[in-house]
Amino acid sequence: MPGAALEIEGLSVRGARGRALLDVPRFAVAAGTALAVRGPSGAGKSTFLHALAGLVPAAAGAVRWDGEDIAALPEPARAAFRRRRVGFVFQEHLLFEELSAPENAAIAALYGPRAGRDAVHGRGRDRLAELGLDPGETRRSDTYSGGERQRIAVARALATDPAILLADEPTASLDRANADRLADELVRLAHEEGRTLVAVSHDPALHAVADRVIDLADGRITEDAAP
Ligand SMILES: Nc1ncnc2c1ncn2[C@@H]1O[C@H](COP(=O)(O)OP(=O)(O)OP(=O)(O)O)[C@@H](O)[C@H]1O
Repeated sequence: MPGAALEIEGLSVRGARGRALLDVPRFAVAAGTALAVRGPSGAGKSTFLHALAGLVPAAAGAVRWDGEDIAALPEPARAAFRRRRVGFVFQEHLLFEELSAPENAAIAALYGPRAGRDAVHGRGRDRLAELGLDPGETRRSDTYSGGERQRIAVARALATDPAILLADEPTASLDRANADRLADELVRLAHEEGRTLVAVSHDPALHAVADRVIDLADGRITEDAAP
């Protein structure tokens, strides 16, 4: 199982003029959990996700993935951690529109170590097929539908075989049927493949299939429960 366990302790993230953006005294998630994060606009959901990926510096505290405190690492090491262990899915798929689906799915091969490139291409193609897309297609990604593009983005996130999947409103740009399908697929990746999923989402369909849902308000966790 590739999943990673998360443990947060005394985490504080601050913005301009020292404003508190996130304050999480203690929080833990077991490897292979599908966690949904919800809360009103400005509650700190994206900041929370970014802190989990080491994309924002912590003013204090620890963010440990399998015991490794990424908040204590210098940026190059955090970037290496992200490349090695984290897959991202965004609200807007953020594909390179002029590239084909398999090229987008394997984009990590451009940045990762040379030795792993063939594996990234192979996994990208396999994931596209698994998600119902033809891995032999050469047409531009902007010719795909919104639902298909989001599936290409999921294939891209999985091509590096990440232990951790971070998603920011992954279903928000999709119609109901595609949103339901994607929510099920993301949770399946946690349950069947053991990846740890943290999905910021206001989609009740995603909350319903997650193992756990937390509420954020003013940068703090206010509720933490099974759905
Ligand atoms: N670097 C920063 N400096 C100062 N303030 C920031 C910074 N980054 C975010 N903020 C503020 O922190 C608060 C939380 O932002 P965040 O994007 O995490 O909220 P969110 O819950 O994801 O909101 P939304 O649902 O609208 O995307 C907001 O008020 C935002 O303006």
